[in-house]
Amino acid sequence: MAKIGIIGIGNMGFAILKGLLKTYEKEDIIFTDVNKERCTQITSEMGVAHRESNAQCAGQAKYVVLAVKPQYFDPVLSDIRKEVTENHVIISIAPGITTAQLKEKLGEKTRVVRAMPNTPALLGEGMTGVCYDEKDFSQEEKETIGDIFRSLGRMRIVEERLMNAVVCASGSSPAYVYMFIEALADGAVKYGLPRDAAYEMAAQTVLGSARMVLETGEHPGALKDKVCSPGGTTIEGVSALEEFGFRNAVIKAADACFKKCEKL
Ligand SMILES: NC(=O)C1=CN([C@@H]2O[C@H](COP(=O)(O)OP(=O)(O)OC[C@H]3O[C@@H](n4cnc5c(N)ncnc54)[C@H](OP(=O)(O)O)[C@@H]3O)[C@@H](O)[C@H]2O)C=CC1
Ligand SMILES: O=C(O)[C@@H]1CCC=N1
Repeated sequence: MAKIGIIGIGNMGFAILKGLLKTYEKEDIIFTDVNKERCTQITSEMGVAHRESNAQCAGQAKYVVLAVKPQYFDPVLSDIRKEVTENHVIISIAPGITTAQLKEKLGEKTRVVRAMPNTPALLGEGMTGVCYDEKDFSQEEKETIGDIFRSLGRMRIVEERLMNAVVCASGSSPAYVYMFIEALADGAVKYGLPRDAAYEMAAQTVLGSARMVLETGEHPGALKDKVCSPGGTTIEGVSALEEFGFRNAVIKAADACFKKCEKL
């Protein structure tokens, strides 16, 4: 019996697999996917065994991560329903699908964890928001749930009502950060910097700035002020960003993302 089974080994399922391998042994993990060619390829490259069906994967692991798109949840839940026992911990990473909906489909006694990770989990640099009903789990299980998500990067327990906000903050937002890096690089390429140097400089700047926020504990506004020399270059750029509604554009992205979570 493996410890963790992953159903769906696409973008997020694969990132979780890679992240888990930073902490867990290959033998602790199994996975499955409709695409059997992909399963065989991943097994031969990573040495992690796969199973031929969703039912087998769920039947042979205690912690089962559901990593398929929300529209494929119904068939996957009916595939695994017969295998799921009261000992299982079912982990859903789908936006918008509630614990109550999952329990309704899998049986009221099913123990469910909802999580919203992000793709930097691939490097162990992910951020995951997690919610579950404390009273359903033993201390050991709560520790394992923590270990699973900390092996992907940082994790925070949140109330279920905040899970859609987590999608806005960290689940979807790597896409916006990549767009920002691309735009920063384009701006520098416009003034002659070679493309590879521009990506390196933009990406390292985002990485370093993020670490400044996390590790100094200073307010992002205070850190911004330290870059803006009076009468200098940066405040000119800040002023242009404000003119074009930069911060409001990011907040509007959260509005759109939140609205979509509610519709799923
Ligand atoms: N991508 C991200 O950044 C994040 C995604 N999520 C959530 O993770 C989940 C997966 O997303 P993502 O990895 O991007 O999606 P992908 O489409 O990349 O991966 C899903 C995988 O599941 C496979 N699949 C489809 N149907 C079944 C089935 N019935 N049984 C087994 N496997 C199946 C797909 O195969 P095929 O391609 O052939 O259909 C695919 O390989 C979604 O709920 C998403 O919202 C959460 C946080 C971040
Ligand atoms: O775009 C999506 O629906 C998924 C959920 C969070 C990130 N990707």
